[in-house]
Order: sequence, then structure tokens, then C-alpha cells
Amino acid sequence: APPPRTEPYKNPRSPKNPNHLHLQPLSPSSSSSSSAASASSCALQCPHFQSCSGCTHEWDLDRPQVLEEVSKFFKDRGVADFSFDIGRLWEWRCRAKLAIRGTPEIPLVGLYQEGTHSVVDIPQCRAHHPSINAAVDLLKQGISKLNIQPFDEDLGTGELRYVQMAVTTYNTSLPAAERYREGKVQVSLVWNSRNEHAQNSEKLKSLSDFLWRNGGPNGNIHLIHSVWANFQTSSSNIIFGNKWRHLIGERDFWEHIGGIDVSLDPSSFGQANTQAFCSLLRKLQKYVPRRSSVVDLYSGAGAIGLSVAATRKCRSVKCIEINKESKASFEKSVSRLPKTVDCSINWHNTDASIEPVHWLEGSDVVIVDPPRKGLHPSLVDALRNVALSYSKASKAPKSSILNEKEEKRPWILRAREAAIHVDGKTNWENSQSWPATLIYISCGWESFKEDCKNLLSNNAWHLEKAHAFNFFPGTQSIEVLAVFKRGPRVAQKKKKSGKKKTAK
Ligand SMILES: C[S@@+](CC[C@H](N)C(=O)[O-])C[C@H]1O[C@@H](n2cnc3c(N)ncnc32)[C@H](O)[C@@H]1O
Repeated sequence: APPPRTEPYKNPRSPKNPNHLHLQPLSPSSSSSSSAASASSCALQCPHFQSCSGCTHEWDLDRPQVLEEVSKFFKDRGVADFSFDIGRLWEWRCRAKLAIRGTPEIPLVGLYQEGTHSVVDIPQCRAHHPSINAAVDLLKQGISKLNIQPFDEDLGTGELRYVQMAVTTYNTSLPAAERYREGKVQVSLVWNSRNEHAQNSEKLKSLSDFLWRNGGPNGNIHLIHSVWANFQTSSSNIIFGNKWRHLIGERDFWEHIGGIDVSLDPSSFGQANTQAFCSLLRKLQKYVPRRSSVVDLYSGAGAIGLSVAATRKCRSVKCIEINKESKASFEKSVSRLPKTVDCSINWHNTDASIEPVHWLEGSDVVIVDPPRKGLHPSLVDALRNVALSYSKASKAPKSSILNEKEEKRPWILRAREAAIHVDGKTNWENSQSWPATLIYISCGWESFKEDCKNLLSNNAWHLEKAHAFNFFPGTQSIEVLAVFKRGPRVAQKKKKSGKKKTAK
């Protein structure tokens, strides 16, 4: 795999109309032969394009159209050196949730056709890590051989509803260059029953054994890392139910991300593009001053917070996450942090939008990585208020901790108690600081623009750096990493020319 490339973003040739190109590819003899050649070298070339809803763009995978706008947006707000990390263009997806429909003889495993609930089979998907396509093939063989009934959405009948495939490329016994290609798949089968005691659970066990026999360490090719079951009977569109069971293979799923070992249970959020996420983390780490106190809001299983705890020698890291399922993964990742890490680490299972000022207090750096819809308005308000009270009164905002005694609501008090707490070796004094740096990671460009404008208004914050990452090649989505500093931008003093003025 070629290493990810980072390029300072320059306005390229005028954007082409991808639909037009799709219908009428330019021939090499046309006057635009050089752009046609570069477009086809970054073309998706997937047989499922247009029937499957996963990819929306077939050409210029290295340059999503939205980049023009993104680059201009940051330039207009004072970021001169915006960069874009192109990364891997095919076989980048290490995590896929696929619907299972059809019949036992002809199962369909894939995504919905745009705007419908018809599932399209995507055996040769170009975005999937090759191990996902191979595992899907094996799963289909198992479905047919064991007469597993795919789910019927209209009737609510059938056995297998969805499958989640997650690839781990963590294998220290292989040379680093081979690890990605040799990725192993954690398969989670979403079974249409309440639990493992239902009538058809023997078939679930048979399917899991089939996958392990044929794709496990003693199979023809070792493809499968482990098999899990999730039980879901709801008629809603929600993919997963609340019950998870580990069926076979290694229980713990590890990945090496951002300089640390990170554990990810199937119920926890995981980034789909592992390599692009690693590039983002490498960049992010540079913006966290050494020995700082960090709060990581929307932290999931803590990949970002724990990575900066280790690589930036942070004094403290506080992670805030609404999904209680991420707790176990966080705990395992903490257990593998290098022994040299001297950091007070906390993980709170709560909603970051409830009384967010509480979480900001005592931190030098706040990292936010919200879902696509962006930050909750209460958090934007808290970030603005904290910054504005500094610049208005030239002093720190009033401590929310002073009001703590008055807080009586038991659920808020419970959330403030850390679900996981690890002491550092050094007893640092409690910091009275408020964040001076805000690092915003966004997968939703439209919501980011709104949040960004609100954060910048009245000079509460200013933008210092911005980078984008090709997290989802083939789509118009990109991942943005934006670094804000508290207060207005201070104009840079012009360097003295060094030439002495000569008296006339
Ligand atoms: C884009 S993911 C990022 C996770 C993590 N930073 C990572 O990279 O693995 C967003 C996370 O925010 C969590 N989340 C959503 N709404 C939340 C809220 N109101 N408060 C706290 N966490 C929330 C989700 O459960 C999810 O884990």
C-alpha cells in the first residue's frame, strides 16, 4: 500500500462534471487527454457503481468536489496552508454494515439501492478491504449450505438480518508492510431473535462454526478473527439490538492506532477508514501541547484521548461518551497503555450536551468529534461563553465547580462520577484552566460550517489550522480537522527587513 500523500491544496483544473464524464468518458485522443488520464487513474472502476448507494462519485477519487469549497472557506477565514491528505483510494473501508436479504439459495449481502429498501449484492465492492469481500463470500456459502433464512423486512420473518464486518490489521508477527493486506475480520451476525435461547439458535451456532471451520486459523485461508451475535427483533430501522454474545475466535479485537493499542468491541463506534484515521491522529497530536489537560468530547472508546495521553504526555485526559457499550473497550485500551504514561484518565458515560461547561473546566485543550449532525447548540454556546468571558473580563470565567454543591439532580451527579478512573503517578494540582485550544474533527461538512461560523462570531475563537482527509473516497464526504484558538487572531508583526534607513 502506498503511504498516504498530503498535499497543500491548490486550486486544480476547473472541476469536471462527473456525470457527464460517466456517460461520455473522454478518449485519450481528445484535447483533454491529460486530465482524462489522471481522472481514470483515480477512477472507482467498480461494477456496482450506480446500483449500490455506497459511492456517489466515480471519477477523481483523489479530489472530492467539495474540496474547492472547503479550501475557500478556510482561506476566507485566515487559514493559508490548508492541506488535503489523499490517502488510499480503494480497499479503504475496514468496517461495513451490510443488510442480508434474498433467499437461502441466492442470498443478497449489501447496501440498499438509493431511496429504496431493495438490497444490492456488492461482492466486488472496490471500497471494501479485500478481506471483507472474501468474508461475505464465505458467509453466503454458509447461508446456502445451512439453509439460513435471510430477513424479510415486510413480514418481519427470517433469521439473519444484517452483518457487521470489521477488519483488524493488528498482527505484530507479520512485517509491517503486509499487515494491512492480511487483515482479519470480526464478523457480527445480527440474528432475528430475542436471545441465544430462541428456537433457531442452533442454526446460528452452525453458521458461526461454518465460518470458523472454513475461515478460521485451520481453514484454507485464515480470514476470520472472531464471530459475534447480536440479537434484534425490532421492526424499526435500527441495525443492532442491545444483546451481544461472543461466539468463537478471539474475544478482544485490537488495532494499533495513533501510537497505542486500541481495543474495539463490535458494539462500540469504530472509524471505517483505519489508515486515514491514523494519518489524522498523527496530525492532531502536533496540536496538543505536551503536559496539557485534555477533554475529549464524543470520545467513543477513547482512541483519540488515549492516543494523546500517551504521545503528548498529558497530565490528564477526560473522555465523555454517551454509549455505555464503549466502556469495556476503553478499559481494555487503558490496560495496554505504556507503563511510562503518567496521566490521570477518566471516562464518563454521559451526554456531552448536558451542562457542557462542567466538562470544559480544568482543561487546556478540548477535542470534539461529534456525529455528522455536528455539535449540540448547548456545547457551542458553552464554548463561546467560556472564550468570550475571557476576552471581555480578561480573566477566567466563573467556576462551575463553585455551584457544584447546589447540583442536586441525581442523574447529573451520577454522570459526573467517572465510570473509569485511573490515577497518574504524579499528583498534579487541580488545574484552574479553561480551554485555549479547540480541536474539531468533523465528518459532516454542512454542520461544521455552521458550528464554525458560530464559534468565530464576535471573535470568541479564531481558526489557526485546517486539514482535510479523504476518509470516504467515492463519496462527497471528507473528514475535517480544524484547530481553533481562544479569542481574536493577533496580527503577526511584520519582520524587520534588516536594512537600515539611510538619511537623505
Ligand atoms: C464520530 S464518533 C467519534 C468517536 C471517537 N472519537 C472515535 O474516533 O472513535 C461520535 C461519537 O459520539 C458519541 N455521541 C453521540 N452523541 C453524543 C452526546 N450527546 N454526548 C456524548 N457522546 C455522544 C457516539 O456514540 C460516538 O461514539
